[in-house]
Amino acid sequence: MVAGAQSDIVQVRGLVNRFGSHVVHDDLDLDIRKGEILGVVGGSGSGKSVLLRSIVGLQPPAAGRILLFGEDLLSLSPERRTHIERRFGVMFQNGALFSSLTVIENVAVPLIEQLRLSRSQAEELARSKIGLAGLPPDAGGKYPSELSGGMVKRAALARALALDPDILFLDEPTAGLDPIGAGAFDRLLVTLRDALGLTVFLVTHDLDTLYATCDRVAVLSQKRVLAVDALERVQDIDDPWIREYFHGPRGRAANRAAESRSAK
Ligand SMILES: Nc1ncnc2c1ncn2[C@@H]1O[C@H](COP(=O)(O)OP(=O)(O)OP(=O)(O)O)[C@@H](O)[C@H]1O
Repeated sequence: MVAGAQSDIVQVRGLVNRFGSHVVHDDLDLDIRKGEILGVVGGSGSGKSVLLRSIVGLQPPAAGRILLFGEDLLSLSPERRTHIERRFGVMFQNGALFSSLTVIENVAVPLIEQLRLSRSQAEELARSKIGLAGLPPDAGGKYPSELSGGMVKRAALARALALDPDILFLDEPTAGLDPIGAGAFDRLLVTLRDALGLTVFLVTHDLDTLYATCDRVAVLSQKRVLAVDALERVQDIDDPWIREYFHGPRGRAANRAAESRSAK
């Protein structure tokens, strides 16, 4: 039996991931609470994306157990697994949109494949998701190559929202965006969480995003979760990586920006 609170949507226990002799995670534990935005940070190569991939069932672990909505994806029948997969949306680092499909067609894919909607029904629903993700209606008819970086992120978000998920997994959603675009994305994320009651697992390097959006932050270091807590407590932990990340010049600037936002 895996211990964890009722409100935990995801429970990771004793996770081990390795590639050949390279151990990425060793006995890693983590819970994701219902309704929270959980930021996941850590040095390059610390295993943030591999953790995301493990939780959504794309990376079978060498050992350990992962429960999503109380169920272990890897031990489910294909039908039950599909049922659980419909309850989460994933946005990968590069957006992973189909380049030969328009934005509407991209967002409609999961609706046609998973819900067996007709093309016209799926495209109608896709239009509402595109609006939800903050894209103008005319963006729906465009191909990914015709969009700005920020619009590609929003299109990928619209697709991740297509099936009305309970939890969103986002891998560096603001990477490559200018600060204004990144700030707008952060605000959109908080609005969506508040409006839709989403839970969000957010891998990021972006300190401004952490300060603007996250309820808790998990720090990946030394192959496990070194700390998971509210940002103000995590940043005070006495650890070399945490010191450098949160209290280096960029960390101090992001902290000052967050303080001036909350003072307004
Ligand atoms: N399919 C794979 N085969 C072999 N090694 C892999 C594979 N996927 C990831 N790794 C290795 O696992 C480690 C963790 O990778 P991961 O992408 O999770 O890091 P990360 O913390 O997300 O890094 P970054 O912040 O740079 O994106 C890295 O050393 C990476 O090279």
